[in-house]
Amino acid sequence: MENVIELKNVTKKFKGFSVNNINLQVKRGFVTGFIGANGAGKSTTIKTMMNLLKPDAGEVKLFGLDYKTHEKEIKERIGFVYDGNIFFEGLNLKDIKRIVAPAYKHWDDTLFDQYVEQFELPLNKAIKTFSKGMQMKASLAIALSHHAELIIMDEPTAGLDPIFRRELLDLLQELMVDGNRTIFFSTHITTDLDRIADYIAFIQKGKLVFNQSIHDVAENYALVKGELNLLDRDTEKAFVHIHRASTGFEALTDNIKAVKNIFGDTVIIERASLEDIMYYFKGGIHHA
Ligand SMILES: Nc1ncnc2c1ncn2[C@@H]1O[C@H](COP(=O)(O)OP(=O)(O)OP(=O)(O)O)[C@@H](O)[C@H]1O
Repeated sequence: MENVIELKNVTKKFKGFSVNNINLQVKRGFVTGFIGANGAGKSTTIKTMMNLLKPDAGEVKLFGLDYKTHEKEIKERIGFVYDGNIFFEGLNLKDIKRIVAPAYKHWDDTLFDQYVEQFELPLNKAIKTFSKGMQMKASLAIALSHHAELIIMDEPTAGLDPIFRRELLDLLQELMVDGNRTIFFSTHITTDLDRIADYIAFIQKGKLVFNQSIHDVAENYALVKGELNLLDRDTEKAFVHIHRASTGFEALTDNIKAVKNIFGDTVIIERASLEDIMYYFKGGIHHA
């Protein structure tokens, strides 16, 4: 399977924070959701994918190509959407189209007009008068209008009302039908991912915790509930992190088989949501 995005040992250091040794492969034809707490390094990682930040170490390849030699070709094949206005604020969408369209070989005016209408965007109003959601829609309309093979989005659903969010997810699903397109996007709204993601990449404190199919995540992680007296130094090893309360414990495991072997039916095992997984990992990794 071809990797559309490939990060190899990518490191980017800021004062007080670094994205560390990221190895991430994104396969063609799938939707990958990129999750992680505030400040985990999602935007930083995405910026290295877009060549907006140069890594201090490691290698970034898009479509198997290097930015050093193929920047224009790579950018041509990507639709990039992010939170924040990339366009000169005084311009309206008509002006922006005039500027942006010639930069793309596969720019499609009809498609652009169609999205502008679908997203109910005014063509003649300055972008600075747009609401946050409208700016996101404008950014999306442009990103989708040049037949990009890869769509990279940094929190595209942030600032969108629930109805448009749903419509956007439907639209993204439609875009995936041809099987050749790839979507990689970060989000805090993990329930969006249940609807459309095939893979989940999870970053914490600048380190990639996993990049797994949503099916594997469900198979590998579970919430376990039981009485406190079941816990000891050995049995605790089956868990990523444990929360104790006077009424019992609740813990996340990444080894369901071990939990079944150790505890049998003395514990309750439940499906862990992505939120559960993020929450427990934040508590620190118990058996690391
Ligand atoms: N240009 C920069 N200079 C210094 N520090 C930076 C710079 N860009 C990002 N950081 C720091 O890197 C850390 C990670 O930021 P990043 O925006 O990648 O996180 P994120 O996962 O996208 O967070 P959020 O979900 O809040 O958007 C933060 O602590 C941030 O302050």
